[in-house]
Amino acid sequence: MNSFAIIAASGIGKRMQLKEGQSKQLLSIGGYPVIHHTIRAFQQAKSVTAIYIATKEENIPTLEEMAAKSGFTKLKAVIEGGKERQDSVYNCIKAIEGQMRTSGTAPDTILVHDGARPFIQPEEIDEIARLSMQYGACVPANRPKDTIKYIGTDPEFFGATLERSRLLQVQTPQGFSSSLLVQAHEQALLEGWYATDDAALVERFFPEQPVKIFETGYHNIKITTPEDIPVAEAIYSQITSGR
Ligand SMILES: Nc1ccn([C@@H]2O[C@H](COP(=O)(O)OP(=O)(O)OP(=O)(O)O)[C@@H](O)[C@H]2O)c(=O)n1
Ligand SMILES: C[C@](O)(CO)[C@H](O)COP(=O)(O)O
Repeated sequence: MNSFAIIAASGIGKRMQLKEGQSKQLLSIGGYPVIHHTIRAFQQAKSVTAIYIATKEENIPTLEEMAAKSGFTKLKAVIEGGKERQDSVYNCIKAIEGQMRTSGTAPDTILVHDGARPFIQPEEIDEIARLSMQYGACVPANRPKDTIKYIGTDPEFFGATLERSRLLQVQTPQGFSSSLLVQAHEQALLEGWYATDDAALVERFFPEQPVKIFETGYHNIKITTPEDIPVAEAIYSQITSGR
């Protein structure tokens, strides 16, 4: 299998309440930067042949040095990200298209991942790549533990309660056949339409396309708020104790 990975790592980490000059991707978990864990998982995934990362301009040299030092040989380019996550992913898509034109070949699938999800495992990446090749699209998810309600028309009060047994919390990496992902992003750009994940673009512009569910455990967290750091340390200890 030949999958390319896009890692979106160009956010500002607003909800992490960072100090001036700090970057969420470079915070340390288990002695390594968050993004180091993330890249390592894709480096080790057998299905992945190339990795493209979008990050802030000032972090490009740091990530290039990290890749050289750590033997992340699959890293093909570190690109400047965009205003929104979707823009950062699109910048990587453009780089992949350039590579496709030069080489005359296309990857079977493209996997889009958040740099801030460091605990995805190489075998999970391979399984998502396999399922996205089989079905055209595959998204990892897990079951919410809390009951989820809409906010009401008066935003100070609740609206309806959603049926929890039909809900899933979606994560990344989200895998798509290359042409599907490229077309969905091109269409979104044309319409100026933004969503919080890539699968939502596919759902909107290719509603007939099934998106396969890949149920994961609860380790694939997105490091988002300060409370996630001690949780991430605990998950890291648990994962490494089993190695
Ligand atoms: N313009 C952006 C915004 C986000 N991301 C990336 O998308 C992933 C998911 O975003 P999130 O966890 O929300 O990160 P931030 O956008 O940095 O966080 P916040 O919303 O709190 O600012 C992260 O790996 C983030 O770096 C990106 O590449 N480009
Ligand atoms: C893509 C994502 O991680 C799926 O859960 C999520 O939507 C990213 O949202 P964010 O607001 O950019 O963190």
